[in-house]
Amino acid sequence: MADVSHRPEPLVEVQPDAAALATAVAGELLNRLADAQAEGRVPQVVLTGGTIATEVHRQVARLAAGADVDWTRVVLWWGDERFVAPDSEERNAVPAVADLLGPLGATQVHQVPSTQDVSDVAAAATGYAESLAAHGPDRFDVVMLGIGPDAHVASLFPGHDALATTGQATVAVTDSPKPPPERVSLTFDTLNRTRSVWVVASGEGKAEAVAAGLAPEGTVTATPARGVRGEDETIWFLDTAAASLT
Ligand SMILES: O=C1O[C@H](COP(=O)(O)O)[C@@H](O)[C@H](O)[C@H]1O
Repeated sequence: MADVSHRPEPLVEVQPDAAALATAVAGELLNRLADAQAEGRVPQVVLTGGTIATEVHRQVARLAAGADVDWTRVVLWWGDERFVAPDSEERNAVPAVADLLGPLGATQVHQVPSTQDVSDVAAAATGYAESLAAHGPDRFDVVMLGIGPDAHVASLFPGHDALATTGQATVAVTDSPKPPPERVSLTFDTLNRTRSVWVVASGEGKAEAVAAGLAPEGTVTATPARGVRGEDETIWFLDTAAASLT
């Protein structure tokens, strides 16, 4: 199980509402990408799915014109993906490509294999691990994560066997408690290979999960979000409603 307690404690930034939250996270991401490129690096970022992530992606696309980011020199990954058809609305990549990556002309986008590419979810997980081995970094610049009301991150759910997966980059999930049941997730080992972890949460429905994630005591088994921290920083970007129980 991931023990990241030795890494820097999470910082918390609270915005008044979901719109302000999405704009703040988008602006910060653009700054980080521009700074990394100015240092001569090709930043590698892990994107997430979910409601607030979709809004963040829209805001990145809106603000991108004013930012000095070359999107052909940004490498993008997903923290998790649902094993469904490539054009399914359930797929995390579908809105991200439509709202963000297509309009911006990102070319280095590594998607998890879909049901059209491989025969089963285990093969999708293996394929994504191979892509990471071939094109992934020693450590990511930013791993962005949504959080579920049960405090899951990526597709690592409370009490699930996948939490304990070590020694491999990805894990196939066949019985996700949240539909669809078949998913591919990065493991804690991979999610924690990063300078920065950003957990983004909006709304009252996330308040208990956020409080459990940030509480002084707790377990990764019950609260998977406790198992991810960046080497340099972990920031929980919240709106007032999500932060209401902290
Ligand atoms: O299933 C998933 O859920 C989380 C959170 O989604 P939300 O809609 O409640 O914000 C998401 O971060 C993850 O990538 C996704 O596969």
